[in-house]
Amino acid sequence: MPSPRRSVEGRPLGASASSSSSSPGSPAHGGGGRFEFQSLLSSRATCADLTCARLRASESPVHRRGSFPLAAAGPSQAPPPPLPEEDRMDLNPSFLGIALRSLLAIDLWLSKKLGVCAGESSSWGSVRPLMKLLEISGHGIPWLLGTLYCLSRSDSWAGREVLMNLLFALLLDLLLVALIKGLVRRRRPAHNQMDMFVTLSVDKYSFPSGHATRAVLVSRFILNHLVLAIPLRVLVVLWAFVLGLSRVMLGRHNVTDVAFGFFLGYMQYSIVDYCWLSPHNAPVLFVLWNQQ
Ligand SMILES: CC(C)=CCC/C(C)=C/CC/C(C)=C/COP(=O)(O)O
Repeated sequence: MPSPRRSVEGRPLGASASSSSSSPGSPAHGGGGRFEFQSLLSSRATCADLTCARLRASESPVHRRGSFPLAAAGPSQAPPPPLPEEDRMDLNPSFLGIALRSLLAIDLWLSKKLGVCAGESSSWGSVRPLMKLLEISGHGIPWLLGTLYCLSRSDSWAGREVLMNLLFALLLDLLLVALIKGLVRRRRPAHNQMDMFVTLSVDKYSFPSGHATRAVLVSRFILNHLVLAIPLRVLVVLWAFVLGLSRVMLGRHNVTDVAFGFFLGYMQYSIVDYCWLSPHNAPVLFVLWNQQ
C-alpha cells in the first residue's frame, strides 16, 4: 500500500515503478515514472490543487483510489505534463534564502519599533518637528541651491574646483538613488506619513534612503576638502548618523534602507574622488563657468 506521507514530504520521485508500493497504476503515480504530487506542490497551485494535496496526505489509499480515476486508470494513460521549474515549491530553501528572509523580518520589526516619531501621537511624537528640521538639512534642494550659490560667489580657482565637484557629487547621488529606487520599488513603511518637503516621483519608494546617501557623501566630502577643527569634524559625522537614524524614527524608512544608503553614499564619494574634475581633465566646464 502506498504511504500517504510520501506525497507530503516530497520523497524521491524516482521510486521503482515495479515496487508494489507505487506501481504506475497506483494513485500516487502519474505514470511514466513521475509522481503526481510534484505538480500539486506548485506555489501557484489553485485552491482546488491544494485541497487535493491535503486529501492525498490524509485520505486512506482506498479513498484516494476513488478520488483519482485518471491516475487509477493504469499506465496506458498519458502522464501529466511536467510543471515548469519555477512553479515547483522549493522544499529545500537555501541557507541564503532563509538568512535573507530572517534579515527582512528583523528589519521590519526593528524599523517599526524605532519609528517612534512616525506620527504626532507616537511615543516620541513631540520631537517630530525637530526630526523634520533635520530632514530638511539633508534634502537635495538646499544642498543643490547652496552649492550653486557658493559657486557663483567663489572667486578662487581652488574653491570653484571643490564646489564643481560637490555639484557633480550631488547630481550623481540623485541619479543613482532614483535609479535604484525605480529598480527595487520597495514601498515605504506602512506607518510613514507622506508629508515630505518636495519629492520626486521615485520618492514614493524607500530603498535606498536618499537622505542617508547624501549625509555620508556630503560628510566625507566636507571632511576631505575643508579644514575643520576636531569638534566640528565630530559634529559632521554625528549629523550624518543622526540624520540616518531620524529617517527610521520618522517612519520614512526601514533600517536596511538607511544602512544601504550609508554604504552607497560612501561608495559615491569614492567615485567622485576617483573622477575628480579639474581644469586639467575637464577644462570646458571651468571655462564655461568662468564666462558666466
Ligand atoms: C535637479 C533635481 C532633479 C533636483 C531635485 C531635488 C529633489 C526634489 C530631491 C528629492 C530629495 C528627497 C526628498 C529624497 C528622498 O529622501 P529619502 O531619504 O526619503 O529617500
